[in-house]
Order: sequence, then C-alpha cells, then structure tokens
Amino acid sequence: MAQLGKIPATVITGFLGAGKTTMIRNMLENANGKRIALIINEFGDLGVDRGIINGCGIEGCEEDDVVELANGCICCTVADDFLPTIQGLIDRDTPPDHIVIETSGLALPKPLVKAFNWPEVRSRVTVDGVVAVLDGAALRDGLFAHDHHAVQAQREADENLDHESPLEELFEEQLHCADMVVLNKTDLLTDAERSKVEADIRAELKKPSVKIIATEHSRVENAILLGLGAAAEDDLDSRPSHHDDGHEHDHDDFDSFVVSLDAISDPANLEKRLIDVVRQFDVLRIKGFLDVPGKPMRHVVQGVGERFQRYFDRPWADGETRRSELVVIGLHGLDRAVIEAAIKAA
Ligand SMILES: Nc1nc2c(ncn2[C@@H]2O[C@H](COP(=O)(O)OP(=O)(O)OP(=O)(O)O)[C@@H](O)[C@H]2O)c(=O)[nH]1
Repeated sequence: MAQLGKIPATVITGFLGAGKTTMIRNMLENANGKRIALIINEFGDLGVDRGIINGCGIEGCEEDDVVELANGCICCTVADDFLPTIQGLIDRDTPPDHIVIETSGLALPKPLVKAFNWPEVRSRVTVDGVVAVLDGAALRDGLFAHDHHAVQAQREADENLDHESPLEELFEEQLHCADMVVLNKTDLLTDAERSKVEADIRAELKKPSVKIIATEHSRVENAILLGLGAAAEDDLDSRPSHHDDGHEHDHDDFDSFVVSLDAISDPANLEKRLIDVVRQFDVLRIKGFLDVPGKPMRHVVQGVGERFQRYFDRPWADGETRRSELVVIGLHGLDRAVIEAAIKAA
C-alpha cells in the first residue's frame, strides 16, 4: 500500500562484505536526480564505507547527504543515534526524496525497522523495503550453515541442538527481515552452485513472497530497489527474530580493531600477509586505505574472508594526512597483538 506523503526509506542489510556499499554506489550513480540521503552504519572504527562512497566522486552525492553512525551497530544505537539522525533529515528545508540506510554487516535489521514506529517518525517516513544482500560465495562455502538441509535435519532430530552459531543466527535475522534478497557475487559461482545456493535461501525464507534477485556487483535497478512499497514498519510479525522474546542481543560474538601502518611500498606483499592472517585467525573482514609512497592516489584494501581486492580510488587531498590504516573484524577472541605483529611483519 503506498504510504502517501511519507518519505520512503530503504534498509540495506547483509553480512560483512556481502556488497552493501557496492549497491549504494550503484544506486547513487543511477539516482537520475532523485535526492537520496544515506545513513551509513559500520562495524569497526575506521569509516571505510563512507570513505569509499565519498571517494567515488559520484555527482549529486554531497557530503552532507551522507550521515555516518559510527557508535556501534545501529540496532543498539537506535534511540541515541538513529532516530535523531532521521529526524534531522526529515526536518530539513528540502527533505530527501528517499532515505537509504546501510546497516553494519553485524547489525540486526528488525530493531531498526521497529524504530520507524516511533511517533516522531511514523507519520513522516515509511520503510519502503528491507533489502538483504547475500554473499553467494560465502554461502557456497558454508560460512553460515554448511549444508542447510543437513543442519535442518540435525535440529529436527535433536532439539537440544538448537544453539546456533553467531554467524548462523545473524544470517537468519537478516534474511527473515527481508522484503527482497539480492544474491550477489554470482560471478564467483558456477551455474550449479548458484542454483543450490538459491534453493538453500528459498528453503530458509519464511515468506514465499520474498523475491530473490541474483546479480554481480550488487547491480539492481533503482526502480526495483527503491519502490517495494512494503511498509515494513506495519508488517513486523511476518519477520521472525531470535530476539522477539525480548532477550537482549549483544555484539560480544565479534571483535574489531584498527591497525595503523607506515607507508606501504609493496601492497602485494602486504596482501599476502593479510591472507595468511585470515587463514590463521577467525578474521572475517579486513578493509582500509594505504599510503603508497610515490603514488598521488589513495590505495583501497578490501578483504572479505581470504578474497582481497586492491585499487587506487582517489587522489590524496591537499593538506590531507596520508596514512595507512586497516580495520580488522572477526569472531570474539581475536588476539590483537599477534595479528597486528603478523600484519606489520617486514
Ligand atoms: N567478485 C565480486 N566481488 C564483489 C561483488 N560485489 C562486491 N564485491 C566486492 O566485495 C568487497 C566488499 O564489498 P562492499 O560493497 O564493501 O561490501 P559491504 O557489504 O558494504 O561490506 P561491509 O560494509 O564491510 O559489511 C569489495 O571488494 C567489493 O568490490 C561481486 O558481485 N563479485
């Protein structure tokens, strides 16, 4: 049902490195004059996503149209950070045409959707849709549940087995809250793998109406992404959550820290060390920026599991301090000192 007169908001959820920021960049590149305000929430204290979006030089993507919520996962900072931010956007002289919220890769989307029922917001904004971006390669590799059907069978056979890994629980939370699922990174899958992953997703989904779109680099038409008309804030019951029974969730299952480095003359050699760190420790994601001596451009490092990408994205600005910083995100218990030493090893 169209929510007449309300500003539509789209929540983009999905695990670490699934392709949420990539989706937002595509969305901005194809905004065609639509004034999109972004709220970016990121796990880890480096603000890489915002840096990547601001660095993309997309016309129409003004600095003050991008708001970063960096005090932890948005699901936990709704009252303190998120609501004042939304109110600030809708109270502008010229409010945005659409609000897009990129949740952190470790955030639960349902508490955020619930927040749109707050009186100050409900009459003016509607959740047009929750879009879950899934990393097809991670699903194929069993990061969330090895064999979905086998796990399901085990659970049915032994009800005590219902403790889920933090990754499984998070994956289900993000999936069950979605109005649309974008199966991303299909370039990394064979046709057979893609069919199996899609079948696993469909088996996990609670709502048969949820559309699954398979894609590469999160490319989905804005007309599809920004026009679901779901009014998700009025449809919470169809989005089951492990936390509906009121028990708190916390983010103690995950750790992150920032590693500051000197200028890096051999990024390829550093990448090898980063891959070794991912292999040796429970590291899920490493991303950040490097200062490469003699190069006028900033060097971006993007690691999702063992898969790394590096590229120069924009010139270092006049007066900007050139620095090398990486955020490391992983399962609880990361040994920061050992990991930092391994990354810095000459
Ligand atoms: N091969 C491949 N890589 C992709 C695809 N989509 C995104 N990537 C890469 O995956 C990495 C992570 O993408 P992001 O868009 O930053 O992922 P994200 O979900 O915003 O990550 P977090 O905010 O850290 O959770 C980047 O290096 C992307 O270029 C895809 O379809 N195929």
